Amino acid sequence: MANVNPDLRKERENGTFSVEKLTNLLDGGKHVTDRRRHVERLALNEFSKGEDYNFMSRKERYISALHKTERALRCCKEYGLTKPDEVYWLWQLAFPHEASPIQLHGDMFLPTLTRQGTEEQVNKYLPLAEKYQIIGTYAQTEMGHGTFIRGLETTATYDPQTEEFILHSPTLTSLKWWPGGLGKTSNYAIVMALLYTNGKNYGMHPFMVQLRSHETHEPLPGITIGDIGPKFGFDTIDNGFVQFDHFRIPREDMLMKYSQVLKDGTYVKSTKLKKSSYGVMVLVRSMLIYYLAIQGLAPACTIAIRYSAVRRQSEQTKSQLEPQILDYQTQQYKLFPILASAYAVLFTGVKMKEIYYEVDNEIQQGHTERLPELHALSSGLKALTSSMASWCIERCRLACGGHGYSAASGFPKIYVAVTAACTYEGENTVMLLQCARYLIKTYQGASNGKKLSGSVSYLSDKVNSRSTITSEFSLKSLVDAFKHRAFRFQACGSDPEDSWNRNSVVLTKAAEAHCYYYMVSVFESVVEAVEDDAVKRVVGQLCQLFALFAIHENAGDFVQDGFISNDQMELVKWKELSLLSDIRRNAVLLVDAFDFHDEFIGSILGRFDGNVYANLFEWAKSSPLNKPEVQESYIKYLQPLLNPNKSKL
Ligand SMILES: CCCCCCC/C=C/C(=O)SCCNC(=O)CCNC(=O)[C@H](O)C(C)(C)COP(=O)(O)OP(=O)(O)OC[C@H]1O[C@@H](n2cnc3c(N)ncnc32)[C@H](O)[C@@H]1OP(=O)(O)O
Ligand SMILES: Cc1cc2nc3c(=O)[nH]c(=O)nc-3n(C[C@H](O)[C@H](O)[C@H](O)COP(=O)(O)OP(=O)(O)OC[C@H]3O[C@@H](n4cnc5c(N)ncnc54)[C@H](O)[C@@H]3O)c2cc1C
Repeated sequence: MANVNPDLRKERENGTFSVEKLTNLLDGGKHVTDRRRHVERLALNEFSKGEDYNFMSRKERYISALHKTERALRCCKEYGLTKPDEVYWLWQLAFPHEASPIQLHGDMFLPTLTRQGTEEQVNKYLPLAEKYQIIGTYAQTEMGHGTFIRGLETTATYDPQTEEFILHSPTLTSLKWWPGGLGKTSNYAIVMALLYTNGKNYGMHPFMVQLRSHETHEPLPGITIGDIGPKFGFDTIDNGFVQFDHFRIPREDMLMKYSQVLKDGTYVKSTKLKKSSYGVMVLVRSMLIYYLAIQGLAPACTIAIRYSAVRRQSEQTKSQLEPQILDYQTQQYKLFPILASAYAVLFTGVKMKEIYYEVDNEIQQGHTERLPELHALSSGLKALTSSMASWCIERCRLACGGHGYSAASGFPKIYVAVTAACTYEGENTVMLLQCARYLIKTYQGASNGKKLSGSVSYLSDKVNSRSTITSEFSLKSLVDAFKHRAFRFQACGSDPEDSWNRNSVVLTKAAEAHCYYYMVSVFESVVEAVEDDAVKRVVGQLCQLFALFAIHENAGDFVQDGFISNDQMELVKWKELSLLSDIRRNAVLLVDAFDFHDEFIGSILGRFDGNVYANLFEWAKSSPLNKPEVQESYIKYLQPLLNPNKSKL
């Protein structure tokens, strides 16, 4: 590429491995890379130009997102993009770190319809939804409850006289509040409501509800609906509220795959699938982990590492050129563990998607044995990786000094999009406790001799009492360290019934320890499977750094019972720092391997060509506040103070 910043060019000439081979590994094969690049070229033709998001109002961002939605849907149709990955590649360039107003339609509305609806209901609604004649959202959370699903208040009371359900919001706190796209965009919603029939409450069930007229898009009578107002981020999507006032829907619109209400009001439960109505949340949590890597950790460290290669600051040696800030050990300590985390979360996200589809397939065949483990693992990993991503993005911003605080850095947009994942789809603390609940029960089973499999098999294994870590720092010895820590935490767990709350801080750490062990195990297995020696070596270094950074940051967990000795901990600290200089040579190439387009990253600091300053100046000059040269408001409000005799405009 012509006109690349010389420092960045030198970085790219000095690497030790093939970036293309690593990109192929991250994609899952060369054929995938080729296909992704093809789809991205199509997307860039359509979406690379347009008004700068940073200079738009919230309302302009929403309107622009509606327009982009229509164009993205048309592109997918025009180019025959139907596979989920291909649609995702186009949409992430159409909506870089933005949610489309119809995000929930694909992410939750359709999956709930297809997994909770009967064949008849799917046949009725799916064709309309696939043609976007129905645009739906998933309305579960209320103003008063989001976490505690059994505390939700919206009611659906069956009327056998008319064979209808009466949807009602009995209190202010029962208003559905937060669902994405509910405010202005969706004309349908799957509403989670308490089912009452024959005077009995059967708990939370899903209902297909039309909200707005097909002809006018006006709310239907009995429905008060709107946008909940500006948020921390998510400007492009109208998270909304809806209030039902004795709103009637046909009996047939209760999604009845797993339970039914007959015409006479008899309730029938036709499945042993526990929490069947909670299923779509497991799906989104499982998909989120990969999203957090690709939309959060990876772009953030790409920005910070590329910028750190072109930013020269201060003086290391008298009368020498100011050094690249990437040469400071402190800068490497800030950024390289984050780079390692980006790879760790990406590999874990790929694995989590695989496991989800395996278990989902089994459930469709009626085998639900693995659902509790999937629920626990997806809950714990969603919590750990979304917290990790939030922390890492902020650390990347801080590593870029003043320009990191500019919207031109790209960090504000990435951060507010990603940090929401700590809350939605299950608030992180609650998700860790769900994971811990499963682990404690499983550990108790293992203690009674039950043989375990999958991600919890270690709880019935024999674990080493002393670490085998040497100066070689074999990946197996690192995995073993995290296995030991996770085991120890489960062993000190409590009986969920009588001391749950008093132990819940420890239980959240037990869940995190379990998930860390899982992530290091996945990372190690990926490294072992890499064929190219040069790629294997550099990805192996990242795996070592990911593990050693976590061991050093949580040293107490590993030395407390003598598992890692003081001498071994000194070795850990030494190796962690020496890995920083090993990785320094390849740092820029390791972020190049994510193969992001500048249009996706949306950062002047993270441009592929590294030409930051000239583009930063042009960007600043394009700010609307710089036109006209003298703002009318200045003349109106301040000039009289400075020139009392000068007449106002
Ligand atoms: C890619 C970008 C996407 C951006 C879009 C973002 C859109 C966001 C959408 C949303 O946020 S939708 C709303 C999400 N809301 C939640 O996640 C609510 C979180 N709360 C819960 O899930 C539940 O309240 C709870 C915390 C799990 C507790 O539920 P409940 O009180 O009913 O259960 P308990 O009595 O405590 O028993 C737990 C029992 O149930 C099992 N279980 C719980 N959840 C599931 C599940 N999803 N699937 C399967 N099984 C589940 C759990 O394992 C326990 O089993 P046992 O221990 O009793 O055997
Ligand atoms: C950007 C965004 C998009 C969203 N989209 C949707 C959507 O499309 N559809 C939808 O239905 N919902 C949506 N939500 C709502 C989201 O699912 C809820 O906000 C989330 O489940 C958290 O519930 P809450 O708000 O009630 O938080 P709370 O549970 O009130 O959390 C507040 C605090 O209480 C603590 N707490 C709560 N329960 C416990 C417990 N048992 N033990 C220990 N601590 C506890 C939490 O840890 C937290 O610190 C969205 C939210 C956001 C931010």
